[in-house]
Amino acid sequence: MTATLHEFADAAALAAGLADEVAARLGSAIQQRGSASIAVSGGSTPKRFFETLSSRDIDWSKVTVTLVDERFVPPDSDRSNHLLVATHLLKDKAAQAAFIPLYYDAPTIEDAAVIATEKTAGIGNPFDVAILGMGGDGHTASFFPHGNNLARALDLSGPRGILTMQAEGAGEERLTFSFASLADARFLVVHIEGQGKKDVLEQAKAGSDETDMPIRAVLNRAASPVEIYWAP
Ligand SMILES: O=C(O)[C@H](O)[C@@H](O)[C@H](O)[C@H](O)COP(=O)(O)O
Repeated sequence: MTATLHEFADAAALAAGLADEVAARLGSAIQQRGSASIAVSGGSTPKRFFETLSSRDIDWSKVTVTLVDERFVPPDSDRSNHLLVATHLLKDKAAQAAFIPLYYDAPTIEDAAVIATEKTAGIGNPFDVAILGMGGDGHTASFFPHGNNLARALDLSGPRGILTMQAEGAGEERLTFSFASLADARFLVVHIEGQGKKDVLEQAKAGSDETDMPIRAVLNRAASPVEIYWAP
């Protein structure tokens, strides 16, 4: 698929540029279909974008927010993506949005994945917006290099929904939407900052082994055009 690079002068311009486009996409989804859905990533990069987006003037009461992936930790953990989104996005005007978590206090992470799949089944068919991050190891969502469930997670013929993932680079166990759930988002974004991440992306483009660099699945096989939002 095609990947388009949108380059910004600095982190503030990147956050504003991406927030403008995402707000426009959500607004037009509401206009056309009466509601909008967005799946966002955790990590350090999205904070400024979340803060900027939270004050954008759209009908947030018609927007459902969920996570591309989550750590198997409760929402009061400082490792929780739910906490990150609650703190930086679900406030100001965006406090009106609905939020569907991926973490559930279930006996096993597999049980939590089943619950998360049920809870999110009504949205994201396809998502109006999916914002992916990328790690320095070429992971995206919780598609980690050599992850125990990577082949299933990247199988585009597999079902929509949430899978579990364990990997050396992941820290705690993870819950992640499958690639099939994200690859056809109407607006599919890879949101990255810094020359180091741009170099990782170039490295990913130069090869084809998805087990080593799962971001390659997004670059090469996503059904939707991939929009790369980047600033140095
Ligand atoms: O951390 C998470 O929740 C996501 O699983 C992960 O895919 C993230 O988007 C990248 O690791 C980038 O993280 P940084 O923005 O911190 O570099």
